Amino acid sequence: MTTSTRGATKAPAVLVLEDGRVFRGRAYGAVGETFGEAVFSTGMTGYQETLTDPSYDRQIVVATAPQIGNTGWNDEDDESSRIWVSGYVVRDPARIPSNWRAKRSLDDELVAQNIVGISGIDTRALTRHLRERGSMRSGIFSGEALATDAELVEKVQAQPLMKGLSLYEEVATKEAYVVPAIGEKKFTVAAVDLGIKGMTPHRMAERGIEVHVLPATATEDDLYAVNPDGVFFSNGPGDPATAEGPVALMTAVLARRTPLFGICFGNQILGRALGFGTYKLKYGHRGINQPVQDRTTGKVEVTAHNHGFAVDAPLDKVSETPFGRAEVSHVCLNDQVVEGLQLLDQPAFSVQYHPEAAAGPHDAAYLFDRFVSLMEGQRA
Ligand SMILES: NC(=O)CC[C@H](N)C(=O)O
Repeated sequence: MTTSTRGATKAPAVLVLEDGRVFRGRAYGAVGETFGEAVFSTGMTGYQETLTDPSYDRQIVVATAPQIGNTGWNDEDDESSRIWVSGYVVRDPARIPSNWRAKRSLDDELVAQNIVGISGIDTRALTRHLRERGSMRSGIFSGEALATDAELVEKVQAQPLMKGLSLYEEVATKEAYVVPAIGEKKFTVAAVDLGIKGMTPHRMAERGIEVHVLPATATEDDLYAVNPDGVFFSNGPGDPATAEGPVALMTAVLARRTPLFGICFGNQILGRALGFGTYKLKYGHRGINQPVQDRTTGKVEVTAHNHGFAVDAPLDKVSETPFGRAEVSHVCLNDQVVEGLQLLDQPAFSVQYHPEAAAGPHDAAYLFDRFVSLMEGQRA
């Protein structure tokens, strides 16, 4: 395994925010320029899963954990075929990674995938700034991309806002593929890929589900051609308010009363299919330590999150929707944001967070069992 260049020897770099705030550090990963929405993630572990999560497309991720890269990069933990974050911001990168699974350093992997990053900045001050002012457009510049602060701020301000961006088609698979059930096959699920993480079909496969992952542009006929016991809508990047195609497809699935499960973007799509709105959170939820209450059992679980938008549904009452009664099943205890929806008159539910927990605590794994129960119920 090669060790990375020591951070201190790398080129000067700057992180520039759209409101004019500038942080100076050193290049980390590739040298050059990149743009994205600056967001912070509070996960102490799991940077490999974070960086390869397609839901982070067009975002510059700030790690609040001060030391990043200690366990290097391995060949097993990727959540997709590549790194999707547009940039990475760390305080103190590992100089010599050490882990029995590591094949190379994080720095080397960022270089290999041409991901521009920055290290050596005060990530605590940056996170407090984003918490107070909200997530915002940003850019990282090093090498020949460096210019005056005013010029760089202007470049950042010329970038598109995350609100209104449609990104799921950019990250989703173009070809359908099958993830076989592990052990005896019990169910078939059609999974609509809006930016799916690899661990999600794996969690289903562990429960005897054969998962047919279909492109985001799949039609109702494509879904039902696999003769599914259930339909799944995945996580994904961008603004759910733009996702007309997936909302129409989910509406068709609801009309057929097929057991349905959605995660994250999939939860927002269910919200919209039921007639609720979605809105942008000030700075979102990203990390693996978010407390969520399952209101159907009263239990609190510690969960993995990555969302910047949320569903606007009433917490205190059952809503009448075109598909019968619906209620908010899960809520975040930090800020009372809607974290799950369930229908009361047909087998459909979703959560805003990540029961596949890659990386993250496993408290929410029961949700995959709930999906299995819905499919069993439909067969009985
Ligand atoms: N992980 C996800 O699916 C994220 C959903 C959506 N892009 C959001 O930011 O809220």
